[in-house]
Amino acid sequence: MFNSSTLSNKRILVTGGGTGLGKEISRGLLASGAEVYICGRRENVLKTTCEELSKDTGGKIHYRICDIRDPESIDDMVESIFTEGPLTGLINNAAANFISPTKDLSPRGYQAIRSTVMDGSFYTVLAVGKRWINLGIRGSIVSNLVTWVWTGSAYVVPSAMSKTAIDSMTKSLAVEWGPYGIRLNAVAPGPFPTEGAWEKLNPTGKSSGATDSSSVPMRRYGEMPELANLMIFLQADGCDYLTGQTIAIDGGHHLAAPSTFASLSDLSDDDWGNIRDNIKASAEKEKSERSIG
Ligand SMILES: CCCCCCC/C=C/C(=O)SCCNC(=O)CCNC(=O)[C@H](O)C(C)(C)COP(=O)(O)OP(=O)(O)OC[C@H]1O[C@@H](n2cnc3c(N)ncnc32)[C@H](O)[C@@H]1OP(=O)(O)O
Ligand SMILES: NC(=O)C1=CN([C@@H]2O[C@H](COP(=O)(O)OP(=O)(O)OC[C@H]3O[C@@H](n4cnc5c(N)ncnc54)[C@H](OP(=O)(O)O)[C@@H]3O)[C@@H](O)[C@H]2O)C=CC1
Repeated sequence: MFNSSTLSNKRILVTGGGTGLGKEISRGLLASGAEVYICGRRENVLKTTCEELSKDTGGKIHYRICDIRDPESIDDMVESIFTEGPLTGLINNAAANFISPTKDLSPRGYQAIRSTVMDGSFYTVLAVGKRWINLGIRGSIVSNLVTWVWTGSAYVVPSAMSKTAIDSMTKSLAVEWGPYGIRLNAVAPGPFPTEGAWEKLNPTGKSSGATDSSSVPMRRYGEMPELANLMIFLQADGCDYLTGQTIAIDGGHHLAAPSTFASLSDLSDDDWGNIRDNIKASAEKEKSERSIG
């Protein structure tokens, strides 16, 4: 769809670019000629991804260790990137999530999701946006949301709430920062299986509710290049008049329902106990690899 110079002269930060969708979006940006920065909390994961993507695409990719729940960590990261040259784009992709009955969430459980998805995305937008405004530079911000911004979803309430807040930020700042030439858009993917998301949202491997492809009208999961193509388009100069939009890329899933976790209402407390143990094991494995946070 795009050629190797569609994004030449673009320098784009992809938060959470070491794994999953962020990694595949970065692959697409690199193949289209952009220079890419990725960030996350696990240095080994980031380093391995940089090596793999640089070998596969021949593009320029760098990493930064950063906990996006910490505004200082973000500001240090963005300052160090701008010292090497200003960014032209930001993809807000890092997130945290797990399925749980809302009645069982502790304040810390809620905060773990909100502080990453809502606060982390906002702090990153602010750190990049204020530098663009000060330098008089145009830029494109794209946030990776989910179709729950329109439908909500049972059993992932902190995620649905936080993504919806970023949807609102997208519309609001598109207006406030439009005069500076800064565009804000978002994408709302349906199910694109990744290890990180499926261990937290499909921990029994039974693919019910939102992770079930049989209820998608296109009868399949999304494929990574499809999402990467949309991100490349939104970062390209050719769509300079497109701002304040959240674009679904879900094979029609949310229009057909159920693209939510409503069907999990039949699970017993024992089922939820097993689910929580599986999610905890996944989170502990990732935590033991962290260099920060
Ligand atoms: C229609 C489309 C279908 C698919 C849609 C997909 C949409 C969105 C998907 C995603 O966003 S997937 C992203 C998945 N990746 C990640 O989550 C990576 C980052 N994850 C993490 O950092 C951890 O998993 C974390 C638990 C979210 C946070 O870790 P942190 O180290 O900060 O916290 P902990 O100290 O481990 O725990 C904090 C707090 O949270 C409680 N908790 C943890 N797991 C559960 C659980 N399964 N159920 C209930 N509560 C949980 C934990 O007990 C702690 O609270 P306290 O006990 O201390 O009160
Ligand atoms: N997979 C899917 O079907 C869908 C995914 N999405 C969205 O796509 C995005 C990527 O999800 P996916 O690739 O599936 O999941 P992953 O778990 O693979 O990606 C999450 C990334 O975020 C990073 N991250 C998490 N917390 C922090 C933090 N505090 N500071 C810095 N980085 C952090 C993680 O790195 P580390 O742990 O090293 O910090 C990881 O690289 C998310 O926004 C998700 O909501 C939306 C709809 C569907």
